[in-house]
Amino acid sequence: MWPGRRNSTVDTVIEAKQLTKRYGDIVAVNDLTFTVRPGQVTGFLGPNGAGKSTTLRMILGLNAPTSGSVTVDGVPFSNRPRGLRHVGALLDAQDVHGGRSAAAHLSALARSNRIPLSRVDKVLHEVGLAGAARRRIGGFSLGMKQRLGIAGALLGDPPVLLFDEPLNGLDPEGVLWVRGLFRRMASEGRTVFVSSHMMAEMQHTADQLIVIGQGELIADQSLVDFSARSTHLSVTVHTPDLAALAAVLTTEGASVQQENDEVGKVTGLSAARIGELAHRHRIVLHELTTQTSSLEVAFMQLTADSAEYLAGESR
Ligand SMILES: Nc1ncnc2c1ncn2[C@@H]1O[C@H](COP(=O)(O)OP(=O)(O)OP(=O)(O)O)[C@@H](O)[C@H]1O
Repeated sequence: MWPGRRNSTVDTVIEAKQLTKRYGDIVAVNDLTFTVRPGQVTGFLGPNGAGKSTTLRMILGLNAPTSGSVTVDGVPFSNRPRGLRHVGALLDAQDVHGGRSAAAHLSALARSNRIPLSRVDKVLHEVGLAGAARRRIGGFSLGMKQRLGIAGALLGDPPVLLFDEPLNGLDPEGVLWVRGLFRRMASEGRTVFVSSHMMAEMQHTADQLIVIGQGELIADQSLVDFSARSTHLSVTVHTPDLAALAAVLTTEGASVQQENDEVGKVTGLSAARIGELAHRHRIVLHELTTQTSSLEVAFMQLTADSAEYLAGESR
């Protein structure tokens, strides 16, 4: 393995502390404090204009913070010579020289970062572009450019990987491939940080979520905990004696919405508690199912107040 990085016992974390970026009157990122850890895929989620790209650019030292700081492994990234060995990033797949071939583009990156040229063929193969290595990038589809951008991020075999909306333009097979790649990179102990404005994309990709809205932190928790935060938790009950069960549950503080003669939707009590109460009152249950609203709904609820551009509004 080159360059033997995984022998290191140091955890490579990204650490933002009170990170703030203003553009004149616009506060793009406001007092963000978070840590991105190795060994898992961390989703960076927020509606359009939330400040994700600005944050990623500050991690990479491409934009200077107005105040606060962000470090990779304790050091501001701009202080690192030959940066691609430390952090691989895909910010904008379209931002490449169309006149070059894929191999020439990656070779130039390798030379400027003192990465062995043997890595070029390896990463082209890894992203499925070995057959297109000598073709001009100008003729590539968006999906192929995304793959090339990912190849560039992997080139230095870095412990930290950053991706800004990497699933854009990929077909379903490409999306599955990228998810598998992220999982593998995380399981090798790398720090994988992936931005998206779509919860549905992160639902099958991320272990941990950092959610922002209007530049501010809204949530920093595991995907499982984030989904449990959904306010729309309810329990469906199916019983031949719905009236009796509803009376018992209402006394305990729940509300029961009747769906038909035998089925009701209960909010305010857990399935376990409903089961205990039914047992105690000798009420037969045919079904007891916890319903969680989708993560997409949880995300929309949490970010509703902070969405800068709502559907139907023009930017
Ligand atoms: N160079 C700039 N000059 C002025 N304003 C900027 C600049 N870059 C970003 N902004 C503003 O900062 C805010 C955050 O933008 P940013 O691109 O970081 O959000 P984002 O979450 O990546 O959005 P998207 O999902 O649409 O890419 C927006 O209001 C944007 O208009």
